[in-house]
Amino acid sequence: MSGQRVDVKVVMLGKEYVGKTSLVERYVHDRFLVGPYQNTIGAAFVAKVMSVGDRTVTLGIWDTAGSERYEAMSRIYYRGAKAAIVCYDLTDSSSFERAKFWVKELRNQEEGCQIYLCGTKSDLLEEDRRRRRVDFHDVQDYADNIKAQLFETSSKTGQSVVGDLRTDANLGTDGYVRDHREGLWNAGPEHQSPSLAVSPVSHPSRPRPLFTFLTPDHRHFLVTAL
Ligand SMILES: Nc1nc2c(ncn2[C@@H]2O[C@H](COP(=O)(O)OP(=O)(O)OP(=O)(O)O)[C@@H](O)[C@H]2O)c(=O)[nH]1
Repeated sequence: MSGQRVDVKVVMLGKEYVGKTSLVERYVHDRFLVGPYQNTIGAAFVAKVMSVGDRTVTLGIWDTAGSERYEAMSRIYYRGAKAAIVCYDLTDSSSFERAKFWVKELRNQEEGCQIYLCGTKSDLLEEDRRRRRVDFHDVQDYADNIKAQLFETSSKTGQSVVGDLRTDANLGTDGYVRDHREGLWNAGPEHQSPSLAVSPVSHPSRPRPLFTFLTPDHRHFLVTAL
């Protein structure tokens, strides 16, 4: 197994305009592009190569188009995905209904895919709380029900408010979380495949969202900015 290359496929799903592309931009380039909104056509792919212990991991992120016009196409992109980040806009209740649609799809079609729910544009709520259209507790209940983790993020500010997740994990110099605590990552039976799982989290010393990886031996959690 030593030196084996592992590929992790992650798919971004959600209604158009919820901010999937912006989230990927933030993860990959740590930037927020201003300018006129440009809808994704079909899907965009971003690959990131990184080292996890003695392995080279290629993380492939498929950023799908949210428009219902491309719905059939999006199904092609989630096939075989290890993780799906299902996004909804915190200021748009219909986008949460659409997120539920994708969750249902994934649960029916991709049982092995770990689902992450991501509420986007939290900065708009910082400006005005009344703009919230999707109740945090409702989504948390839903997330618990489907065994998904929930995040509220802003690609604009880079802030990732991650609910009850512990953000004080002890980060080793090699990037592994030594002091893993219950709640930061719950390695339940759904993670027992030899592949990696992926999750965006935040860390106090690094305000932007990070990804954590469950290593193939299930003993370490790699935290990395993509
Ligand atoms: N204020 C704010 N605006 C955001 C944020 N994320 C995205 N936006 C804006 O929301 C609009 C849509 O963002 P995109 O990232 O293109 O959305 P998308 O989900 O990829 O859209 P499709 O490609 O059509 O599926 C753009 O005008 C972004 O600038 C955020 O965190 N805060």
